[in-house]
Amino acid sequence: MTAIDLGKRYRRGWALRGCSFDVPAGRVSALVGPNGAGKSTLMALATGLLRPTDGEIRVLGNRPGTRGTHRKLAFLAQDKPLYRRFTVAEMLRAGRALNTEWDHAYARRLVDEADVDPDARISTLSGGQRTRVALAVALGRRPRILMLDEPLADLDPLAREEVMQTVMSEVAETGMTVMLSSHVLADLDGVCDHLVLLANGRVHLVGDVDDLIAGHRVMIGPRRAGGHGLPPGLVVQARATGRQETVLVKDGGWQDVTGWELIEPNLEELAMAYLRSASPTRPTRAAAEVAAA
Ligand SMILES: Nc1ncnc2c1ncn2[C@@H]1O[C@H](COP(=O)(O)OP(=O)(O)OP(=O)(O)O)[C@@H](O)[C@H]1O
Repeated sequence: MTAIDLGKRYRRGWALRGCSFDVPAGRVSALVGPNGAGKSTLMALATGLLRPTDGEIRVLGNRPGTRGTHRKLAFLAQDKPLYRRFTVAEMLRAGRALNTEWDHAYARRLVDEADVDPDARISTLSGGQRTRVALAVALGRRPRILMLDEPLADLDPLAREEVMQTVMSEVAETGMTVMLSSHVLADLDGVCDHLVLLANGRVHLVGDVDDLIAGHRVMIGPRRAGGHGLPPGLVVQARATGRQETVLVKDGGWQDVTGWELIEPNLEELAMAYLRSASPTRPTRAAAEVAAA
């Protein structure tokens, strides 16, 4: 998936603007951003449900929307659209009727593994069970790209793990590309190998997680009267808690510093620092602690 200077404007203003990024084939990409950042809008553009106002997006080499959703792309929207009056078995049969390429045995196996009764009506399922059925319908198409908008939101911790295992084994088996949005950064760590971080409708960080981690360090040291002394262009975010200061540094900015402990950030720490720096006015617990000290 490639976006070039992509923008989408609604009546109230721009939801996305000047977004350029690549998600190479076979990656599991985390789409991260605060509420209203433009994640669902980006997914709707990628699936062809919306048209760009500016720039373009290409999925599997095509412009989405010119000939409907790409048949090799499956999208699981936040509201998990399913026919509420259908039973689970009827829903899977609808999947078979509506898709030229459909792996019925696989979809059925995913429903069985989720312990969902095939004779139960969709309207009677719990939110988590509905997610599992919607995922079976999405994966039954054996897509080359799977887009998941907040797929884990209504799942208990065990079900979250099971859903991610299902997705990851499909990735390992078929090389499918995945983009998934989530507000729970801890769920993405160790699962996603690529990151697209949106804030205020713009891309603030993008790339392979390993490269992003290698390009940043968390510096931890005692809070100093004169601050950390690094050029602002190298500092993503600095936070003081009590007597300690934590600074996320990029572009090798840590190389000449002394007296600081240096550690590699994980995906969650990296994303949090960029999200905080993109919303500097939003109060954080750390800021509140500093204010109270
Ligand atoms: N159909 C619409 N008409 C007008 N404005 C919209 C529409 N859909 C989204 N927006 C606006 O576009 C911006 C981005 O919304 P979007 O739903 O893409 O964000 P999001 O990152 O998915 O948010 P969340 O995490 O809360 O789901 C928001 O300011 C939102 O109010």
